Formats: sequence, C-alpha cells, structure tokens
Amino acid sequence: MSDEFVIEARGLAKQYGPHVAVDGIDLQVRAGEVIGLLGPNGAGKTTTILMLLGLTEATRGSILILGKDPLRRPLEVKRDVGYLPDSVGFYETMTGRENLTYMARLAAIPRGVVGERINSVLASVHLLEVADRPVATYSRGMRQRLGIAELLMRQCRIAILDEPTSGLDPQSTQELLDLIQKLSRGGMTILLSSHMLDVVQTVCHRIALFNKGRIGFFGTIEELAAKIGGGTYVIDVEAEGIDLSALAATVDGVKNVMAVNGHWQCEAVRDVRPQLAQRIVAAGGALRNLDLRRARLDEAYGRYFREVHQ
Ligand SMILES: Nc1ncnc2c1ncn2[C@@H]1O[C@H](COP(=O)(O)OP(=O)(O)OP(=O)(O)O)[C@@H](O)[C@H]1O
Repeated sequence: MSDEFVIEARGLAKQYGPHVAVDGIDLQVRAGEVIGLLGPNGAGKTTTILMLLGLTEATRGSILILGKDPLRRPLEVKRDVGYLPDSVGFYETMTGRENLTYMARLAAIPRGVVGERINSVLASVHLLEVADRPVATYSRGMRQRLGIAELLMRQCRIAILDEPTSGLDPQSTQELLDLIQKLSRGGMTILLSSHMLDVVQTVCHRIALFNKGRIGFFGTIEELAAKIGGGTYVIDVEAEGIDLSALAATVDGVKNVMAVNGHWQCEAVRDVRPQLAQRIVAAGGALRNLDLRRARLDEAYGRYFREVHQ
C-alpha cells in the first residue's frame, strides 16, 4: 500500500430537492486499500458511489479520483474506475470471451493486445476453461468473476464493487474474496459496498460506516471496537465455578465482560489470557478454554448503531 491518495473526497454532499442524501463526507483512500462501505439502507452509500463515478453531480464538496475531477474529466476517470454492480449484465448468447472482446472494442483497447490480454485475465479469474461457453450457462459466481475480468482487461486502478458476493455459495464467495485480495496486493484500490459483515471483515483494510448521509466512523475494525468502548482483543473464556464478570474486573486492561451463549466474552486492550487464567484458577474455577480472536465486525457494528440510535 502506498501513501498516495487515489480517492479524495472533501465535504461531499448531495441533495435531492429538500432531501439530504449525503451530508458532507470526507473520504481519503490509498492505492491498494480495500475499503468497506457499510451502513443501513438509505444511509448514502450508493449516492456517494455515483458521485465518485461522476454519474451524479455533488451539491457541494470536491472529489479527486487519481488527481482528476470525475465531472470535469469523465472519460479519463471512467477509464480508471471500474464499477461492478450486484448483478452484472452480459450478452447471454455470446461467450465469456466474446463479451470481453466486445467490451475491449468499446474501451478502445488496441486490437493487437486484446487476444493475449483476454486470455491472461480469464486465467487470473479462473474462467479460461469456460471462456467459450455462452454466458447464459454461467453461474452467478462465474458472472461476477467475468465482471472482474472486464475491470482487469481495462486495467482499472480502482474498482467499486456493490454486494459482490450476494447470492454466491460459500465456495464461490471464498473464490471471489481470494480474488479481491489478489487484486489489492497487485495495487488495485477497491471500494466494497456490502451488508455482509463477515465478507467485509475478511477482505477490507478499513471501513466507512455511513449513517444518515454522514460517515460516522472511518478506520480499522480494531479502531471501531476501541471507539465504542470495547477492546481490540476479544477473549472467549469457558470456565465453571466462577463469576468471570467479577473476577475480570480486577484485571488491568479489561474493558468489558459479557456472558454469551454459555461462555464469557472478555474485551481487553491487550492479551490478558495469562492474568485471566491465573484469576480463574486462584478462585477455584475450572478453566476449560481460553481463545483469543480479533474483534468481530458484526459485534462492533451492532453496538455502534445501537449507541448512535440511542
Ligand atoms: N434519485 C433520488 N431521488 C431522491 N432521493 C434519492 C435518490 N436516490 C437516493 N435517494 C435518497 O437518498 C438517501 C440515500 O440513498 P442511497 O441509495 O445512497 O443509500 P444506500 O446507503 O446506498 O442504501 P442501500 O443500502 O439501500 O443501497 C435515501 O434516503 C434515498 O431515498
């Protein structure tokens, strides 16, 4: 990841008549970052994406995509930015390869390089074997990967993906997430709008939480967990014969202890497993298991929105 910002939005706002859809947001994204755009329905994610793509004009604020204003230099920005909607439209009777060839012509990719580039991108999304089958025979996962092949073929530097895994089975989801990580390692910047928090947690470096037209939080999941008063370390404890909420309160660094589905969940600012184990054993408890894991986005997200809606 570089320090260069490839997306810079400042004070961005959009009004539809009297209705404020986006209310002054700032968004700075570096090359190679995968950013999750999250938030309830109607929070302003799609409107923000449309403004970044230059498809709708901001009421106020500024946007620079790779240093260019999408409204002033729309063709250049459209060359650099690929958009993958949740359901990608292709010509069904044409093969995957024919669809890409047609799109290559629309994108004015020089004829001399098209054939080789299509083979190479089809290989990298694992579609080479089915490249000569009509798209009508493709599964949803294969269509999503063909959509990504198109972005690769156009050598887009930024990809905006809208619910890319919706309707995919677990294996296809995993394949697509692996592909997103590979693209990011290759330097592509990815904005991923999704309500699927486990997907976002798996691939996103940072998340932007949209709420009523604003970005209420922008940072890592660990930073979100810390902001809402939890800890970035979550320790699941299975123990019998003790009340961990009382015991853990005496351990330095512990922020919260909750009883969850028959075990204790302890949030802390550091790894306090040794201290917890020592307290449990000293209190005569039977320690069955201590598991350290990352803060979970679904928990942090749920708590964040419960707090802001209070
Ligand atoms: N063309 C439009 N005209 C009027 N209001 C609109 C228009 N597009 C969006 N809105 C309103 O702007 C607000 C933000 O909508 P937006 O589609 O950006 O939300 P979202 O976060 O993408 O939601 P979702 O998760 O449902 O996709 C909503 O209140 C929506 O009703």
